[in-house]
Amino acid sequence: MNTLKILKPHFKNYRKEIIAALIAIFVSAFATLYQPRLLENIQKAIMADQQQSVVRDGIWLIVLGLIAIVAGIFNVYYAAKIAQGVTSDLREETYAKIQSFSFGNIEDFSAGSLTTRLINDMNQVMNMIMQLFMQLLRMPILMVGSFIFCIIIIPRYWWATVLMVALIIGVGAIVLNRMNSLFDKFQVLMDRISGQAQETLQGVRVVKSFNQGPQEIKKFDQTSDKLNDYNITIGYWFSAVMPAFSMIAYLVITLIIFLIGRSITNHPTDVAIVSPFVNYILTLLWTTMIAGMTMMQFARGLISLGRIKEVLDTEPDVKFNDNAPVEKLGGSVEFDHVSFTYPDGDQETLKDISFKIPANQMVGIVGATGSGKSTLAQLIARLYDPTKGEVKIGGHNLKDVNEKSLRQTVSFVLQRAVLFSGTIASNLRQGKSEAKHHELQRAARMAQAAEFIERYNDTFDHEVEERSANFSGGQKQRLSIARGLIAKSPILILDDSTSALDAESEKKVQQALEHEMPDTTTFIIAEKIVSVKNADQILVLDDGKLVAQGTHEELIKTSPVYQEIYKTQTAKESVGEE
Ligand SMILES: Nc1ncnc2c1ncn2[C@@H]1O[C@H](COP(=O)(O)OP(=O)(O)OP(=O)(O)O)[C@@H](O)[C@H]1O
Repeated sequence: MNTLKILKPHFKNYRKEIIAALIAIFVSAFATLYQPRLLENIQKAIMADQQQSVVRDGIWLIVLGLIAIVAGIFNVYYAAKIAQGVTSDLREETYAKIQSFSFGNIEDFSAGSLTTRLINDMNQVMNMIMQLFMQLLRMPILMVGSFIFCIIIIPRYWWATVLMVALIIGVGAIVLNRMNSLFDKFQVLMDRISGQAQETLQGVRVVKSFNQGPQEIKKFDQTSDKLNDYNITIGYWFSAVMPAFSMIAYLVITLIIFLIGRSITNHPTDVAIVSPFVNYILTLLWTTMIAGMTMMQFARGLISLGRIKEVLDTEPDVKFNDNAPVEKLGGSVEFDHVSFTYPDGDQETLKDISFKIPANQMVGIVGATGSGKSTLAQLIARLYDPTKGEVKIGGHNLKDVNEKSLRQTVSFVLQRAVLFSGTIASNLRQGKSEAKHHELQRAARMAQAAEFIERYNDTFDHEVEERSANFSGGQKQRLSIARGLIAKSPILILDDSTSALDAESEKKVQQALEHEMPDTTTFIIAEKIVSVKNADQILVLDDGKLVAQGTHEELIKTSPVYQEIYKTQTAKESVGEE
C-alpha cells in the first residue's frame, strides 16, 4: 500500500474527474441493483391485475436501464481520463528523475530495464488505475447490494445465499493463489522475451554478419514456447473456473426453486420472487468473478508501480550545487589525489592521480587499452564523482558548482558517436540550442564534416534517421565532433573521437582546433601517439596510474611506458609500410 502513495500527488490534479467517476459508479451500481426489484414489483402487479402499476414500474425499469447505460459511459470516460492523465504525469516525473541520474545510476538499473519501466510498467499502472475507477470500487457495491437483496427477497433461505458466497470465495481463493504464481512466472518470461528481441534487433548487424540468425531464432522460440505453455495452463484454469462458479450458482438457484415450489401453496406470491432472486444471484456470481480478475490485474499493476517507485526513490549519486552561481568556470583543470572505483567494480580504476593543466593548453592522454583514459575524462565532465580526492576546474571543486556552469564549461565528445533522430542541424544544436546557421557551418568545417553535408540538397536540414542508420561511422564521428565544437566551451574533451577519421582529416581537425580555438583547453584521448605528438603536454596512464607527464620530446627520453607504446606503434607502422 506504501507503493500507492506515489500516485497520491498525481491524483490531486484530477479531483473533479475522480468525483465524477465515483458519482457515475454509485449511480450505475444503484440502477443495476434496483432493476430486479422493479421486475419483482411488475410481476406482483401482473398477478394482482394492477395495470397502472405495471405501466408505471415498466417505465421506471426502462428509465433505470437508460440511467445505468449513461452512468456506465460516464464512468468509463472519467476512469480513462484519470488513468491516462495520472500515468502520463507519473511517466514525466519518472523520466525527469532518470535525466537527473548519473552514469552510475543508469548502469545500476540498466538502460533496457529503465525503458521497460517507462513503457510496459507504465501501461500496467494505467490499466490498474482504470480498473480501480471502473471495477474495483463498483464491484463491492454490486456484490454487497445483490447479497443484501437476495436475503431481503427470501429471508427464510438466507443460508443458501451465504453458502453460495462461501463456496465461490473458497474456490476463487484457491484459483487466485495458483493464477498469481502463474502470472509471476509469465511476467518474468515476458521480460526475458522482450529483452531478447530488443538485444537482437539492436545488434542486428552483428547477428546477420556472424550468421547468428538461426541461434537467435532458436533462443527466441524456446522462450516463446514456454510462454505459450504458461498461457495454455492459465487458459485451462480459466476454462475450468468459470463453469465451476456457474455450477455452484445454478445449484443454489435450483435448490431455492425447489424449496419455493414445495411451499408455493402457502406463499403463492413467491412466484414473483424467483426471477429477481435468480437475477441477484447471477449478479453476485459475475461481480465476484470480475472482482477476482480485477484484483489479479491490480496486483500486477502494483508490482509495476513498485518498479517505478524504485526509480523515483533512487537518489542521483552525483548531486550538483544548485545554489552556486551559473558561470563559466575557466579552462584550468586540476586532479588532486584522485582515485576512482566504478560502482560495480571491485578495484580502483584510477589510482591517486594528481596533475594541474593551465587554461588553453592542448593535452594528450595516452595509455594501453583499459588503462583508465576514458574514466579520467569522464571525471572532468563529472559523469562520475571521484571516490577519493578532488577534481577542480578553474579552481572550483566540481562538487561545489552548479550543473549549468559545468555543462557550459566542458564539452565532451564521446568515444562512441551517438546521434539522435531529427536533422543534422538539430543534432549540432544540442551543443548550443541558439546556434546560428554560420555557427553550424563553422563547426562542421572544423570537424571536416562540411564537405559531405554540402553534398546533400537539404544540407543541415538533412534527416538523421533512428539510430543514425543513414550515416557512416566516420560521418557520425565528424558530426559528433562538430556538436562538441559549436558551444566554444573553455574545455573540450575528445575521447578517441577521431578514430574513424583518416590521418589527413584527423590532422585537419587538430589544426583547426589549434588555430581557431586558441582559448580552449583541449584533452585528446588517443590510441596512437602520433595523434597527440604536437600537444603542449601528454599524460601517460598505466593501469590507472599517472606514470608520466610532459611533451613528446621529454617523454620519449624519460618515460619507459611511453617509449614502449611509441616503439610498438612505430614498429607496426613500418611493418605496414613494408
Ligand atoms: N562503466 C563501467 N563499469 C565498470 N567498469 C568499467 C566501466 N567502464 C570502464 N570500466 C573498467 O575500467 C577500466 C578502464 O576503462 P577505460 O574505458 O577508462 O579505459 P581506456 O583507457 O579508455 O580504454 P580504451 O583505450 O580501450 O578506451 C577497464 O578495466 C574497464 O573494464
